[in-house]
Amino acid sequence: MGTVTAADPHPSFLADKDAKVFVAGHRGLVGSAILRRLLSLGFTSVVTRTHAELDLTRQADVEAFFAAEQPRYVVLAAAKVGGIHANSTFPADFIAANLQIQTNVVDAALRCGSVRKLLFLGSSCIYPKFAPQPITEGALLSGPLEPTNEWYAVAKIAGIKMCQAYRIQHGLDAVSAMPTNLYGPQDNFHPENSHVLPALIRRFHEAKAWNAPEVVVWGSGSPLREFLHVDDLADAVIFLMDQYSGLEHVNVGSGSEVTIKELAELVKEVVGFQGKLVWDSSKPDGTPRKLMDSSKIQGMGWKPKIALKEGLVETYK
Ligand SMILES: NC(=O)C1=CN([C@@H]2O[C@H](COP(=O)(O)OP(=O)(O)OC[C@H]3O[C@@H](n4cnc5c(N)ncnc54)[C@H](OP(=O)(O)O)[C@@H]3O)[C@@H](O)[C@H]2O)C=CC1
Ligand SMILES: C[C@H]1O[C@H](OP(=O)(O)OP(=O)(O)OC[C@H]2O[C@@H](n3cnc4c(=O)[nH]c(N)nc43)[C@H](O)[C@@H]2O)[C@@H](O)[C@@H](O)C1=O
Repeated sequence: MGTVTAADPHPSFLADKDAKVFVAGHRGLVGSAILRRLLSLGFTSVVTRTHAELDLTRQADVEAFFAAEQPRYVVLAAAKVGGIHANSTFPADFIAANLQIQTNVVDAALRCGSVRKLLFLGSSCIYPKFAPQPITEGALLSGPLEPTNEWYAVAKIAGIKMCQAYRIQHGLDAVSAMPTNLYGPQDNFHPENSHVLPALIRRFHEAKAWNAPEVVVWGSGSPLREFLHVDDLADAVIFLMDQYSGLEHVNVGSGSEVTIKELAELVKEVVGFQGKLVWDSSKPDGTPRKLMDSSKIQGMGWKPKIALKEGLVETYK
């Protein structure tokens, strides 16, 4: 790590801390965690733009930005993101914005000529609804998708294929990481459009503050989900930027799963809400289970460090 040899004249990512790194989506859950990690590691030239400063769906603006900034590394953590309700309510926004953002960024990264490595972030929803568990990278495109988020999933699958195609045809070192469900600071706590964990933290917190007798939780409570703290994901992203250069995408999960009922009980305990849970069966369950097989990245030497309860307590604070 960090050495320069005749076969590979470039320093590794972690030995190149003065190089310009563009973190797209640096104010979001994932991008902010990656930014914190890069700065704590001593990276000196991290470039960021808010959505208002640079709309990544606009091709000409993205090309002009890359031509002017000439970044050496790119982490693509900007995307149109949301939970089960947002995904099923705004399918056009989810497919269009994500296809546009990733196509513009990957293509501009090639055209500007300065990019040595790019990492694209997908999601575990790329896998078939009934994929064998735990889900290996090889399960991609082996069956039908979960209908509540298929539009987003199709865009993310296209992102993986875009990175592969640009590697094969143009030699661009573009890699893809597929995280499981994430949580942590800077999450989106919108009451309807967020993911389950921030939604429940908010709902239990408000119910406690208002002395409400009950909290409504969506679906049946039986779906299983795997959660990873975003600081662990940020660690994995830096690890892959430094260590991985391959065609296939890489799963990043925690390896442990809970039912939504267990999760709701845990959030209730962490927040200190005393009332009862009521299940709203008119809301969709989504995929019944999506535990990732993360043995590929673990085999390379990365592993998660933050247990769910510990991460939840920190996030609630
Ligand atoms: N959250 C999760 O549970 C999971 C997330 N992921 C993946 O991680 C990545 C990041 O997700 P997450 O951090 O949760 O998302 P957030 O919604 O928290 O953040 C998204 C970021 O993208 C930026 N953005 C959105 N649209 C545009 C645009 N048109 N132009 C420029 N910037 C834009 C936003 O900018 P601004 O703040 O300026 O508005 C924001 O910083 C995504 O690719 C997602 O698929 C994968 C698995 C699970
Ligand atoms: C990361 C992944 O996230 C999304 O998939 P998801 O895992 O199904 O997302 P979710 O977090 O919204 O829900 C998880 C489970 O939890 C239940 N649930 C209970 N109560 C609330 C609740 O209050 N809000 C939400 N959102 N869900 C609730 C909900 O009914 C479901 O059974 C993708 O669309 C896509 O964005 C993606 O890639």
